[in-house]
Amino acid sequence: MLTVRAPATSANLGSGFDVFGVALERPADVVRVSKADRTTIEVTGAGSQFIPEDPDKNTVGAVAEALEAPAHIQIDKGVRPASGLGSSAASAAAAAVGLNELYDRGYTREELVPIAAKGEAVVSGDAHDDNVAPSILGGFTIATESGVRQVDASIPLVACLPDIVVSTRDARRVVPEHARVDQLVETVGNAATLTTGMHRDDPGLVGEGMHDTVVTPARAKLIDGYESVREAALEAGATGVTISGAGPTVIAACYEGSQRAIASAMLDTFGEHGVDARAYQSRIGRGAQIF
Ligand SMILES: Nc1ncnc2c1ncn2[C@@H]1O[C@H](COP(=O)(O)OP(=O)(O)OP(=O)(O)O)[C@@H](O)[C@H]1O
Ligand SMILES: N[C@@H](CCO)C(=O)O
Repeated sequence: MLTVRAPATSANLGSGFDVFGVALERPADVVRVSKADRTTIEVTGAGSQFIPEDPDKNTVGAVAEALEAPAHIQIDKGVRPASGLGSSAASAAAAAVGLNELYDRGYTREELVPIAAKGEAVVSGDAHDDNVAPSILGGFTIATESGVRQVDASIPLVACLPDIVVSTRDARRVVPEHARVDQLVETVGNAATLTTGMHRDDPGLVGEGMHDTVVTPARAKLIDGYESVREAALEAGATGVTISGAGPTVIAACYEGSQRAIASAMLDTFGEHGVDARAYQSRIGRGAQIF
């Protein structure tokens, strides 16, 4: 048997829709894999009652099939599903890393990214790499058609998860089909600023580059209190605030030492809107680890 811990991730970061992602230090899924004649799945932990154990419907089933690695797979969910924190991707990433090792398949971490993304296709209809890439590789990742680039970074973050469910499928339906050229120019500038910030480990540049006027405003309507929570986090010292992945988690970048005040401001503001929430004081962290 082999145990793998794969972290939650935050995709998009505002200006990098379907491209950018970061690994968070916490929360994480813990997945145990042991060889078997056919794949069986057991799920416990956060939101497990909403997660299918049928290998055709769980992200880890598709990964086991792609690696031709049948196994008994126990998933202990630390990342709640439909959170915007890459819940389904964390399980897929852990399974890809664990089964590759268990069956000695010899794939590199980079090669495991598209394999884990096959699991994502099971739940969202599309094989997105932007959550599985950081969960496998750690750090900040840029996932494009030509592959994945990774940058080690250690920016402090606060991820505030409200007690609201937003499915990725629903959140993709509200994404605008068109953007104006001035919005394209602004997005390119912001994405470049954010990428420079990651290379320099500069929370100011990262926060500035998280600004987005195309996808985020459309999705904000699905999250009660989003605008007030964003303003409260900025007043408490956040350098940038946006929706994590497809939401409803709201993610803030900041300088070291201000996570606590930002977490408290975000929780209080969701509370004022009658929404329970929990906050993870985190930072950009490492990818899946085998124990
Ligand atoms: N191993 C798994 N872990 C979590 N959810 C899974 C898993 N396998 C299948 N699912 C299903 O995936 C769906 C949740 O995926 P969804 O993409 O909406 O949210 P998410 O994984 O939190 O990611 P995102 O960051 O994209 O919002 C649920 O319907 C859930 O039942
Ligand atoms: N980039 C994806 C992440 C969720 O899978 C989205 O925002 O829809």
